[in-house]
Amino acid sequence: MNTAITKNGLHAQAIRTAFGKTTVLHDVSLAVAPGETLVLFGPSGSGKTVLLRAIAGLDPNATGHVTIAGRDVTTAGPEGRSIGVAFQNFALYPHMSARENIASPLRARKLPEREIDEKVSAIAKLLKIDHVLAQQPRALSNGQKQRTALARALVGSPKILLMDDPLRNVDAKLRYEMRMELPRLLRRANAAAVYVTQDYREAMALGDRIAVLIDGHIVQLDDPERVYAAPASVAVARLFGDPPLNLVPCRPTLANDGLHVSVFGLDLTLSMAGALAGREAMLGLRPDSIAIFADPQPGAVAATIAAVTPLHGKVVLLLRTQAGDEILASQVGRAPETGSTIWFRPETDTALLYDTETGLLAGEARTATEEAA
Ligand SMILES: Nc1ncnc2c1ncn2[C@@H]1O[C@H](COP(=O)(O)OP(=O)(O)OP(=O)(O)O)[C@@H](O)[C@H]1O
Repeated sequence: MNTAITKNGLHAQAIRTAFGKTTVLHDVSLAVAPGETLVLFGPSGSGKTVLLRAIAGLDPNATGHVTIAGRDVTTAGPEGRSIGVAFQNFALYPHMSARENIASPLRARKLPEREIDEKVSAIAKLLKIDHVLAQQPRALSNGQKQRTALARALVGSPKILLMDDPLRNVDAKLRYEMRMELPRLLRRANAAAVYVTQDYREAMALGDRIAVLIDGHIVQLDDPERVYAAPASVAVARLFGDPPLNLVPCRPTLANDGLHVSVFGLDLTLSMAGALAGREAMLGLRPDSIAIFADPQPGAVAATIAAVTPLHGKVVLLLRTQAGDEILASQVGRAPETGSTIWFRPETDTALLYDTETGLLAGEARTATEEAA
């Protein structure tokens, strides 16, 4: 265990929550260092909010241990935990002005009036809401509400910051702006931050590390690039990436030059260990590693373009082979026409291999850089 985390950060250990007979969190543990943002990523209903509530001390049902800055707060109430929280529905006090909303955690600590004023003004200026401080929440735009909620979470310089999908209810432009501004704000706050989102791009933009929560289990805990390049299971692969990873059923065989798979009528050599030889497997191919050609090429398969969708400056093509197999490919540039014939070739230098029985990642291609290292 990283000693900086144990001494100064957040340490949640074996958190378990059940509602009636249904266990929602299964002994989840995580540790976050001061100044670090851990993104908690997972599908709807996977237990993200339940975990934040347990850490915040808001859930009497939860068992396990929570340590904050070296202090065991397991039996402390929410107010005794030095935690700032911001939720997706803003949760502002409707009868108070934005200024009073932001000031509320400082008032609870009975700080002198002048200090409260100074701190509220400073954080409001930073979040560009100093001109709306006199207004009540109903007179604020969603973006201003969201900044007010963030200001309230940050104003008391909490050691721990919990943010439950705070950008879910704001428009695309503001979400984009905040995605760029938040890392600076979070670094400045120097809190151990847990940030919940269902959006993998947001997770990649904000997380120093990402914990993927599925059905109440953390199934992967890695830095963002690693989660993207090598999702730990088929379930993670399906959630992480847009368009998602292609998963092609295959049965690898081992030869002298490596592992071979036969897919789309092609014999592909994979530069990876032979753990899955002879077993049912799924070959993971990123859509951007499918090369597309307008004319027949050696080692390429003919396919019809079944559908075309523009996405983030790229075009995503759904390709269908004569045998009826489908694969997604993405490319930059002009989209070929739906119904036309093209040729595609899977590039295997970033290929992944999953065990069909367990759904777990069992092999990844050794890239040129790794081989050189
Ligand atoms: N008070 C409660 N009583 C009973 N079940 C609950 C309660 N709170 C949450 N649950 C259940 O726990 C599971 C996890 O809920 P949670 O709100 O943590 O999901 P989530 O991952 O935050 O989802 P979302 O991304 O949609 O907010 C869900 O199945 C939910 O129905």
